[in-house]
Amino acid sequence: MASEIVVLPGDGIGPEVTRAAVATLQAVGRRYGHDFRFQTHLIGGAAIDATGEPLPAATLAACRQADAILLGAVGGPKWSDPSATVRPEQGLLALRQALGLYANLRPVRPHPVALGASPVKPHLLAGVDLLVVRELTGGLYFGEKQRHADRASDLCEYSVLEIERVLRRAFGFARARRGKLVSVDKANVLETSRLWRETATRIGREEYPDVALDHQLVDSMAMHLIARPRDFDVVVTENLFGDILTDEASLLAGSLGLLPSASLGDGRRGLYEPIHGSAPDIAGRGIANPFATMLSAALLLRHSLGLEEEALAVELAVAAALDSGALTADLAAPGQAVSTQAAADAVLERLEPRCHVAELRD
Ligand SMILES: NC(=O)c1ccc[n+]([C@@H]2O[C@H](COP(=O)([O-])OP(=O)(O)OC[C@H]3O[C@@H](n4cnc5c(N)ncnc54)[C@H](O)[C@@H]3O)[C@@H](O)[C@H]2O)c1
Ligand SMILES: CC(C)[C@H](C(=O)O)[C@@H](O)C(=O)O
Ligand SMILES: [Mg+2]
Repeated sequence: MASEIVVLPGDGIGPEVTRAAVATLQAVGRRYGHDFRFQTHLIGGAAIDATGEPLPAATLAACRQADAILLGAVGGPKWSDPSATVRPEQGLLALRQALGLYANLRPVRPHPVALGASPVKPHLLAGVDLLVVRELTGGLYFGEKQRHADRASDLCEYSVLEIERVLRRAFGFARARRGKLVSVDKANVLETSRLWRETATRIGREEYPDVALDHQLVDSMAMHLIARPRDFDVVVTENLFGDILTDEASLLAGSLGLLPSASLGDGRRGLYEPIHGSAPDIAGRGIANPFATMLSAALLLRHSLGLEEEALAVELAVAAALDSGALTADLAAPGQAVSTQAAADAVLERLEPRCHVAELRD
């Protein structure tokens, strides 16, 4: 049976890295005999330019019908004027919310290349393998917003139900991994965090007594993540804290260009995107690292299509490409960098010999 995949390239480096990820899925389809069908739609700044809206109705309708969605990135200086009433990022937030994608998985498993590229000391990085589960459809991002001439506010609100469902996902992953969960909050200050902590404690005690649960305040967590990253297995936290901690965690991997994500709800349909943004500073130059998006395609194969062997094949091919020294400018030594296309080709060749991005374009 065919799998319908909606592709949302978006803005900045989005189209460059998405092209590599689509090529990855096409190579997997050919190697393993799967019928993957792709439909490309507008989102973000590109959608605002074309239709006036960051998430056109046609895009949302296509996403609702799809088995999975692959996204590049949205946003950029062109649409970032503080007085703008419509923003590219609203399209992404609306999509996550409309599809009920409340659990955002952000795995961090540094490849040996990180030992050279990361500012973190190599002996701290060996054996790091953590999964951040970020709540994605609540908190400050989605609370009521008010703007007056001399003040502004964003409401941070969480219901017990919203906390419970993402915590159950995180506990489930912890149980299947090394049995350790750290719940990150700011319970010394925020009421939402006190509710979060109480709920985590109750669910842990009643439903997951076999998982070792710890609580950590977000400010000290920002330090522990870098100082002792090996100690963490699964980390669960609210929307904004998860956003910030995972960009920080990219330092463990050596580059923001290496971290993928999967956004999941209760069904199988998911949204897959790198954790990085549209990188306006390097967009259009063919130098972006495509691996975070190619690894997001691996998560798509695993979580939405149930193709574990194929997902692993992509992950191994990316690791082998890194081993071979196919490093873009964010990872390479000066003068040694390869282009986005060459890095992507180094993966594709390992998935399907003699296969290149340029050949897969159509
Ligand atoms: N999911 C998304 O669509 C998403 C995520 C984050 C930021 N954004 C948007 O992106 C725009 C730019 O944001 P920003 O500059 O703060 O963050 P960013 O993630 O776009 O870039 C931060 C830094 O990392 C580098 N970088 C990012 N991805 C890279 C890659 N694949 N290869 C090599 N280098 C890479 C960039 O060049 C830049 O120096 C903003 O409009 C923001 O809202 C979108
Ligand atoms: C673009 C922005 C809305 C988004 C977020 O904050 O969720 C991004 O930073 C991310 O990490 O996916
Ligand atoms: Mg972010």
